[in-house]
Amino acid sequence: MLTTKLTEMMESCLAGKPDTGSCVSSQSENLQVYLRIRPFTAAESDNSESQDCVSIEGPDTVVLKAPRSCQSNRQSEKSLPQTAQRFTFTQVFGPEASQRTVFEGSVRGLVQNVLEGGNCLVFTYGVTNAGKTFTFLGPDHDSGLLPRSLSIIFNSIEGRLYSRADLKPQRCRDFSRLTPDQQAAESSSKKNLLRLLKEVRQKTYSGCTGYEDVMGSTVSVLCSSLSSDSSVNSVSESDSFCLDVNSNVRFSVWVSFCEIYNENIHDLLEQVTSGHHKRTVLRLSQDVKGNSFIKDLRWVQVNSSEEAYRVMKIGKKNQSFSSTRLNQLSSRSHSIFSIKILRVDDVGVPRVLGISELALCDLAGSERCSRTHNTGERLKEAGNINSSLLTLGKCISAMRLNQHAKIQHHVPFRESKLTHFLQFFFCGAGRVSMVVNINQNALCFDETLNVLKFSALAQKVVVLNSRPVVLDDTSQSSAMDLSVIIDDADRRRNVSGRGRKSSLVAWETTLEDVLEGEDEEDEGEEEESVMEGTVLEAGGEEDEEEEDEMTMEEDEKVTIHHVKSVTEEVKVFVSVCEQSDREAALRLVLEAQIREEVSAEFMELFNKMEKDYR
Ligand SMILES: Nc1ncnc2c1ncn2[C@@H]1O[C@H](COP(=O)(O)OP(=O)(O)OP(=O)(O)O)[C@@H](O)[C@H]1O
Repeated sequence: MLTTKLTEMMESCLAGKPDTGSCVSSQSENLQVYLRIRPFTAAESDNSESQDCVSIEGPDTVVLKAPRSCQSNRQSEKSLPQTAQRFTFTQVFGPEASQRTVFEGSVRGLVQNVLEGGNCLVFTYGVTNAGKTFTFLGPDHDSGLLPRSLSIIFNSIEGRLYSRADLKPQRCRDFSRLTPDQQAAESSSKKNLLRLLKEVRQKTYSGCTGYEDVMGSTVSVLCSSLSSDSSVNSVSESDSFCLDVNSNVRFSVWVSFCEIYNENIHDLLEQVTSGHHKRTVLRLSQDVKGNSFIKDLRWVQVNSSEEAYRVMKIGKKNQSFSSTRLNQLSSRSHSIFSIKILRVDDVGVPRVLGISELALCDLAGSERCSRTHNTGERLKEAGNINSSLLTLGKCISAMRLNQHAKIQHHVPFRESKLTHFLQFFFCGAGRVSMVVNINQNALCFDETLNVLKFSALAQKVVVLNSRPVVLDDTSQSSAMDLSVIIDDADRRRNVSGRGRKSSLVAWETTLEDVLEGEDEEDEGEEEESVMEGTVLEAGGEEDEEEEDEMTMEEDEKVTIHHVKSVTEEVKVFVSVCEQSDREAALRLVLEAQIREEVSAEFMELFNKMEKDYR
């Protein structure tokens, strides 16, 4: 049984093929793509040049018509006779659709999936000023997807909240048990964080000096949003899911909030002391199972939707916004709000049965510099935004190609922080949905056409929909017991002079921030929790015990074969890439070596554990 579990763990680790985006499996489903059309603003309605170029043809279809000015240009070019193009989506929400309708049609199902143990990613996509942040967050009086998700989560777990802070999520699908001292520290740091919102509101009342954009002009809209009672959002509905769980099961909810700004990841909940402007740059890491996570990102336990909403507001205050020609309050970064739910069996010593995650990303909008007239810092931001969105497009396109190609093409997930982060979800972490926002104004025709073309392609991408990790609560061999064995083995190897570095794949060694030598890994602390996490997931496969008929030898053959086939694939892949992308090929070879090293380590553990268990 143990052997099978470890084989599965190892195979799963190795199955994360290097950057080929091979995500198709029998448990796969198409990426869900929703379209939301933003209504004209009052100013746009007053503008005589505003003309509608999008019409809805059904619940899932829109037609984009080229405006007259564009048509004449195109006809003279004789290159694009098509003046109307049809696009199909999972669902289309017209300009009159309410926030509630959009939520119910798109994200509600995902929230249910997360409460049942699955992992989901939702991200917004569109050009600047198309309504992404409105959809994602919404104003206080008309909440968007994020506040609604929080509300329904807490409604659903009412009376089942695990409010003790002794179990904290760690890394990707891992957790740690906090000592009383750590719990006290956790609680006081949360108090300090929540106090920040009050301070900002006070500053806001006394002249709105709490937040200034990079250019120095006060962002008044944000101030006015913060000046309202930010602890309350407009979701007053009692919408909830009926959860089919054992009466002992409790839910512990943790949130984090970060942004990718100019290709750097920053924690939006980091408290930067006044006068000290440099924010910490965080890095993406990956554990032995191939799960990526943002190292040192702060996770805060929240006990109500109001509390979570306040944390979200604090993060929003720290996010990079600026006023541009097209949007008075334009997001200059991609923001990621994550909700982790620990399912805890609260009898005796509480046990974590499973960890699920809902990641909500509000992407910055692509923009044409000819329309925004951005210069200086804004132009640099736009360059980074456009380039990461372009990489997203390249990834989607390559993934789509790989679904039919015999030779897998390189998917450049690691060309940008955004796609690097999304890679985990695209390649098997769970369900993925994209909410595309467009502006129906004909002035945006070209940009809208690009967005729709991209969305049509994205919709054809198949993502692996992995099974939720359900840790069987009748498990006989506790995760902690196994963890101790593995940690011991690991420690012994360390003592014998062999480092543990190879168990943690530091993906960002291939990225530029590491080359700049910014922060060093704390490997000793990290390794232990990687191992805990690994075992925790293995514990969930108890029900497959009866199928375990393989001997250790057979298991080893399988894994060795797997290692070889991965290496073979990399070789083929390298030869394909050599002409076009030598740098990427070298990265892959390095990655394959790391994978082999990891598998050798696991093999050693196999042998050791088998002996221990005899
Ligand atoms: N469905 C809607 N109903 C009413 N107003 C909307 C809607 N969608 C967007 N708006 C308004 O349109 C403007 C632009 O929206 P928003 O800031 O959400 O765009 P964005 O796509 O996030 O832009 P950026 O990428 O520059 O951050 C805002 O004033 C917002 O209030």
